[in-house]
Amino acid sequence: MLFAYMFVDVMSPLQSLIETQRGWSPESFGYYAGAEYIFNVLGFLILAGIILDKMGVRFTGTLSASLMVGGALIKLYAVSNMFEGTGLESWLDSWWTSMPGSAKLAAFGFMIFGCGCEMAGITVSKAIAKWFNGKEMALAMGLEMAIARIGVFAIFSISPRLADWMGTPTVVIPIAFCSALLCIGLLCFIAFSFMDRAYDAETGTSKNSGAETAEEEFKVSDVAKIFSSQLFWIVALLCVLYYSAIFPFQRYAANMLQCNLDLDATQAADIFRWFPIGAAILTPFLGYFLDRKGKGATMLIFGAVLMIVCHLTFALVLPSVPSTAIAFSAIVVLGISFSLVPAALWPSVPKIMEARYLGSAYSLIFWVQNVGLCLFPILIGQVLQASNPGITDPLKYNYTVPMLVFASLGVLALGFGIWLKILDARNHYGLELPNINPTKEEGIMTSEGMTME
Ligand SMILES: NCCCC[C@H](NC(=O)[C@@H](N)CCCCN)C(=O)O
Repeated sequence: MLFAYMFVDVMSPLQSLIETQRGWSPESFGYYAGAEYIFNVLGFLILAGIILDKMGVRFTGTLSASLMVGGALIKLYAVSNMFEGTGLESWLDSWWTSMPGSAKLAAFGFMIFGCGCEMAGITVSKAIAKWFNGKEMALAMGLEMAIARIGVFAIFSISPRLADWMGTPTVVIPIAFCSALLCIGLLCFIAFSFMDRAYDAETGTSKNSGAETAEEEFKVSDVAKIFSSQLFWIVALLCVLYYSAIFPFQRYAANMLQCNLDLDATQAADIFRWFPIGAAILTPFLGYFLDRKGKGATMLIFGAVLMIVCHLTFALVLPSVPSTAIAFSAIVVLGISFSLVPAALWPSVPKIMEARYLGSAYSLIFWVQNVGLCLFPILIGQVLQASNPGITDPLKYNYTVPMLVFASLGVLALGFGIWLKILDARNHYGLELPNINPTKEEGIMTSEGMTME
């Protein structure tokens, strides 16, 4: 996942370079960036969950890592000199002419990569739930997310340097570097598959269930069962609302800080980088806390409240009091929020969904989330434009209305968090309980016997 998250953002700091080198307009870059989610939103993620529950983590993990490598290689070819002057380029250039052929092919590669990346995300979650059932599951998930966040932080520093490495700046080297890392990731997953096989032999785990105790095998009709679950929709809507106010915000955050504080791009990035790093540092500790003390639903509520406070600060306080200290504090608090919610959300899913369809449950939550991640950057772009009529200088935007939209997403997420906590208190799903039972050697919180609403 480290290498996957690095690949996702390898082009983010190179937008101006690809524009000058390959003639991509900002609009083409936007289409390319959104392509990651297209196949997933069109239904691939639903299929991915079924494959995961039917075929198990070893097959699905290897398939997802291979898809990432395949997609990365297509993108590498698209931006390389080898693609220039080919018949494929001429054909791709001949339609939708505002989007260069290289951008179209790179976007296609990114779509394939995106399928692999999200499929890997659900596979890793199911594998962790299987390996750490009743043990330090939230800590393990927290560490996995922390490593991924460090990858995002690292690639923002590495990518521009790799691009300049050979003297003449080029996007090919950073993408080739990350593609090589993805090949190493594939090898790591193949190595994990052998370990997982040995683990199954040791524990007698069925390959598809992912849990020693699951008696029934996954059926495709389970997907309908998940969709008809009230609990699933509460979690999925909380997830899409929360993450839509985080990842799309990430795209605009540096510009928002620049506009409010009159900073250059580096100064704005220097403030913003504490967001992923803060989350990377805190998430494992909160996972550790969740394993031992519980309070998952409370953490979700608290995380949403912090996010609302931060976005309201960016919307209403920063424009009238343009203080770096306020901006920095809000970014740090948002980092705390981005630790609380992911640390509590993902380890809570195995508590409310049965192990045999856990892969599908994760994939359907990701699917709903991907719809939001695909649409909200576009919506925020439109809101920004509509609320700044006549503004042509990109450093003079007023971000109050877009930030209020993000804050309202937080309010809705908070509502779902409170609803989840009420249902948990009523129906005893165990969301507030620790994963590890201190009175037993093995933990108590398994998904066996958990019923859905
Ligand atoms: N084992 C993975 C847990 C989910 C982590 C979560 N990631 C997502 O929700 C992805 N579906 C979306 C990532 C989008 C990045 N471009 C996270 O908190 O990162």
